Amino acid sequence: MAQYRRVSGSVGLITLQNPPVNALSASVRQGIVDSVKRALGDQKVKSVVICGQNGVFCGGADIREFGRQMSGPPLVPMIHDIEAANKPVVAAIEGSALGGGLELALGCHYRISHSKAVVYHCFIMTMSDQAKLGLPEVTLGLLPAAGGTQRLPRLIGVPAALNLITTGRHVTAAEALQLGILDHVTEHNTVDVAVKFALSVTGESLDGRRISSFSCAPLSDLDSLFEEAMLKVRSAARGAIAPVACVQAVRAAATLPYAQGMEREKELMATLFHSGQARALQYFFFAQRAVGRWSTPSGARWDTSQPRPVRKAAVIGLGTMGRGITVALAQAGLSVVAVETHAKQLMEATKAVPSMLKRGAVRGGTTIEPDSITYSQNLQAVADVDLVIEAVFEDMALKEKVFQQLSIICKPDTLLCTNTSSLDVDHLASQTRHPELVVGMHFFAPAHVMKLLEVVYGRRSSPAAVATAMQLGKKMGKVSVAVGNCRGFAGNRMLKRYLEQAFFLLEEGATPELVDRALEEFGFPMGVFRMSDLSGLDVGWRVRKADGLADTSLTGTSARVRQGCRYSPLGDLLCEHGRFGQKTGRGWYQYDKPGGRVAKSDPWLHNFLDEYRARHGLVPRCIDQQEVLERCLFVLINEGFQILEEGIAAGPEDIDAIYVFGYGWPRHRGGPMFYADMVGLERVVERLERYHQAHPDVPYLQPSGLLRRLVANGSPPIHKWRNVIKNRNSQL
Ligand SMILES: CC/C=C\CC(=O)SCCNC(=O)CCNC(=O)[C@H](O)C(C)(C)COP(=O)(O)OP(=O)(O)OC[C@H]1O[C@@H](n2cnc3c(N)ncnc32)[C@H](O)[C@@H]1OP(=O)(O)O
Repeated sequence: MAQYRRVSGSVGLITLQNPPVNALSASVRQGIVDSVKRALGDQKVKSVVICGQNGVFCGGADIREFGRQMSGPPLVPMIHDIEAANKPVVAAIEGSALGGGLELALGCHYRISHSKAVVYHCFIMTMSDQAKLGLPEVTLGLLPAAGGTQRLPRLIGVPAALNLITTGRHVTAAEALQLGILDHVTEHNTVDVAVKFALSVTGESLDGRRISSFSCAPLSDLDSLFEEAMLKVRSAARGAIAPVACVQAVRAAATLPYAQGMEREKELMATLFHSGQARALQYFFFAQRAVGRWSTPSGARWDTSQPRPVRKAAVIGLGTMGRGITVALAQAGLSVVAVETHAKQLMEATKAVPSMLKRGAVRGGTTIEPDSITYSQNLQAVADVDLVIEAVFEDMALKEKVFQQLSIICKPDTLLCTNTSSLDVDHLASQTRHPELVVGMHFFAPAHVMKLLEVVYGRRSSPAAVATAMQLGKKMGKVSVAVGNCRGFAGNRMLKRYLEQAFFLLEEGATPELVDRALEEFGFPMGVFRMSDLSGLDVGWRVRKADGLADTSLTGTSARVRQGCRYSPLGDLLCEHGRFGQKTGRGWYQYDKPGGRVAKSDPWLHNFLDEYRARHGLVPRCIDQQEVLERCLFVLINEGFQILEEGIAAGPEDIDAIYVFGYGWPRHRGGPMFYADMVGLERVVERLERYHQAHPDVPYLQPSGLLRRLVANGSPPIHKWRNVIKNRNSQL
């Protein structure tokens, strides 16, 4: 709803009231319509201010209303009536003005916002306490269809509007002022300043204040500007349709009168509004927030577990991961002790880390003080830290030793975290005096850039330990997802199945190019083979060797079988040929030099595959893209259901967040579990069963028990899966 009152004698003050972000729900829209009517009809009122309760102007349309039958007054005529008012209307923007919230402000005649000067946060200078403005609809699979695509280009010009609308990025009040979105910023109380301002413009002509009457600033080569914009969004969008529609809508603003532009905006929105992509992106908006409300099977929860304060942290091992983690901790404002026992590696890190910090500061528009990091070759340097993240080589014996030493050196209440990507967190905990203070913090490379953090709780991890790791992740700007301890945790465990299928497809007749094309057209930034070349084939090989799997001396049928299941030694054989991927200039593809980035098809690899198939009596067959997608994705999804069944992840949102933020799953497809829901669970079961019949030596193709139960329960929508997971006999 909206509250209306008269202040300072002649200003009608309308306050949006819908906590926490004053989203424009039906009752808020009705409240605005009624309040505007009242203000315009009251002769004592000479001007109007619109603001939001609790320091937030408006977070936009109420996203929860999108999937439902819309009721209440629509936004477009509501904003039109505000713009057409004959009394000045001022938007007082505190907190956020996003989506429909900014569109509402663009309908007002003036916009004033809050911006506080520079703040020093530990050693990083930030502009804080500023309002954030933006049109993020594209991130929800939509476009700003309450006049945003038509008013913003008229106000700030086509190039700047295209940038904001196609990326959905939020800008600070300072940038918004520079762009011309705001008329004024203040360090004082925004509403008070807006009321004073409203009094000062009482009676002034509003002719030059209605944005819909503006023309877009003329540009010399409009066609090439839009062609370029279209090329850019198409290459970045990886199949997402909303960015393309956004460009088309802004083009309408640049080429058509306002009323026709609004018609075009409406038409384009109609194509997006009920699309699967919009559903996926809106689901994902809430999924990201759901992962913050974590819980563990032992009953620890986000709202009852108290995190410990962490001011000083240590990183052990300054290889690629350790350096990235050091940077991420320093960027979060922590004091960091970075330990590396190898002198050469330490020396390299003391040069690399400051330059990574510097690059990050340039990107983020902040300044840095690298003195917050101290380097040491001696583990004793961690004696007084609150938390340690071990990032040494992925070798259990080495990690055991490090944990034993840490347990002796550190304060008794220091949290000990491991950055292992798959090893047993419980086993590491058992090496310490306080196993309840041990958790996994699984970062993804590059650790200072990638958004995902898997927080792995062990059998004995205390609620406070999990809460502390989750909160630290958040402080580092990560999406922290709590998962249970098992081989590979959630992400890598699912990935293993996906990789296996990709190898099997090569054995059966596919090429890396075919598999990668199918996955890239689906929306992954890189197919599985291009990705393996980038991350290095030797990483998995080392793990397989440690597990006793990578034995290429085996011949006959046993060469392709391990522990009674089908196994492909292709990756192992490539490594034996010294083909580790980009780093060696050869992998599944060839590169112009070691470290080269451009993957080229490699005739050697195709010959190698032919010979391999001939040696094993495999007759290559024609494999299409659909089979590639079904085999690779459905087996990964099936493992996801198994993970849910075992309680390793608490809900499908956790798995989806892991895959979107850590593994490049296209966000406009919502994540693997949402994708399964979209495809239809029955179909997933049917295809898995069919592939399992064809490949009975691949047990993971058998639909998981939970997947079958969901189908038996009538394939409920994804938001009801937790009920079935909780209750094994659920009929919902
Ligand atoms: C005709 C179509 C016209 C217009 C289309 C639109 O306007 S689409 C909506 C565009 N707006 C957005 O995309 C903004 C979405 N919200 C945010 O980015 C952030 O929530 C915000 C406003 C920056 C605040 O961030 P903060 O970190 O402070 O809070 P949090 O994100 O955790 O949100 C708090 C709870 O509010 C819920 N919520 C936020 N925005 C909306 C919204 N627009 N509609 C409905 N609900 C919203 C959010 O889910 C959180 O709920 P919770 O139950 O606590 O998880």
